[in-house]
Amino acid sequence: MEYSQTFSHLHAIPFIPVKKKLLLMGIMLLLWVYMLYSCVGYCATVPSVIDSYRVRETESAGRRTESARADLVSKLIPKTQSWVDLESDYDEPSVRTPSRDLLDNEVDSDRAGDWDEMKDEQRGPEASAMSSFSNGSGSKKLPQAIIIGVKKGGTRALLEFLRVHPDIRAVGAEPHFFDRHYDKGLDWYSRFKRLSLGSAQPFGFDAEQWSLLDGHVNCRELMPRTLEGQITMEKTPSYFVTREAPARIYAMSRDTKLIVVVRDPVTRAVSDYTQTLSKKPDIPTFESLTFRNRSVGLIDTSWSAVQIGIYAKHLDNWLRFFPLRQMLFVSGERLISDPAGELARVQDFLGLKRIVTDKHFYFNQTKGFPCLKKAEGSSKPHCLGKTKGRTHPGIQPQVLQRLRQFYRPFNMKFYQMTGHNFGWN
Ligand SMILES: Nc1ncnc2c1ncn2[C@@H]1O[C@H](COP(=O)(O)OS(=O)(=O)O)[C@@H](OP(=O)(O)O)[C@H]1O
Repeated sequence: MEYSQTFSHLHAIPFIPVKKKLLLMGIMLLLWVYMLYSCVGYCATVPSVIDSYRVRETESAGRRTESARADLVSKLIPKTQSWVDLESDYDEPSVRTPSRDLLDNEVDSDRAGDWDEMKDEQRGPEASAMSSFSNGSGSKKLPQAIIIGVKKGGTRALLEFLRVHPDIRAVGAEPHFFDRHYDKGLDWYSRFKRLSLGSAQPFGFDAEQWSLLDGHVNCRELMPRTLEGQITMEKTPSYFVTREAPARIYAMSRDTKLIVVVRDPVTRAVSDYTQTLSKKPDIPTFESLTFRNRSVGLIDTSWSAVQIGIYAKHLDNWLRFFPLRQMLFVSGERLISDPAGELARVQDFLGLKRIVTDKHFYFNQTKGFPCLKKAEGSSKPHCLGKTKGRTHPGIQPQVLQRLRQFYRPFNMKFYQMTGHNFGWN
């Protein structure tokens, strides 16, 4: 009986119709080409002993420098006005304390939204003017400039616009190195990144099979190759609110240029909430999350959507390591109303020729935002994906008004610290 079952099983194979066999072979061939393409040269996941030693040394030296500098800085920097003084109902949350998030990954930027741009990035290296350089020539460098924040400020738009510049090479995905992956070391940061394959499961794989492939197949370089004079960049908006990030970036290079896209903190909070709502429609209302005690108007500063907008407080943390001249604050509002103007400031700050100008933009009526006439590596117009520029839910005006009142002293402080009035009040 057993024998006949096995026998019939063995004989089942030759009876698969020829067409099906060819299809199967075709799929396998495609899969192999895909695996080869993804892995060639990039999947040496074990860095050399020398490399890891060097990285460990750099890190520990960095930590020594960091703590020494942090000590010195805390002695030298005059004590800033206490944050508690600014708003009586502000129960100061420690930056150490994780803020209250509605989703585990709420501090994430909009990954789904960024995916559209990341797909475009894959288009980039082959098709762009930089293509000849990315096929082996040039060298991988750690970023000299980073867009460190803020979440929902307009960071994706800025990076996409900057990537049009021939002297900028930017990684499309958010590496989250200085907040989540720091223990993997600088070598990982500069060389490797496992990209999530997303939810699509081609070739009829089920979720488990697909997740097994993830990481084995889709290794690819994180930092792009750059030529002399080109600037490597990345953006991870959560760095701005990560307590450890300034010291870590300082340890990598004290010369790193830092860019922060800021936006009216009230609109930013609503945008942040809108993003969460799109993923979890069952969350409480914005109004109920805003208050710790609504009857006395006490704002819940432990809610990350509120906390992120206290820019002056986060900036204070960065100024312990970086001088203000090394930071550029981009207005999220002006990035929409005058993208070329903001891009001019950014290019100047990065020491680049002003190549991205108003000629590169057009206002897309349907999208309601400026878009690129030609994206990097493409001749087609390009707007950001559908998760950028979402319609916000209506919020009770008195709640928005209370939030404005809450943020006012922090905004004033922020204007004073940056020497720039963003006009949010
Ligand atoms: N040109 C253009 N096109 C589309 N959207 C634009 C653009 N410029 C700025 N913005 C604003 O960017 C907001 C999203 O910010 P981020 O890219 O920083 O979000 S994220 O933190 O990476 O998820 C996004 O916020 P929402 O409008 O709330 O969706 C936009 O207002």
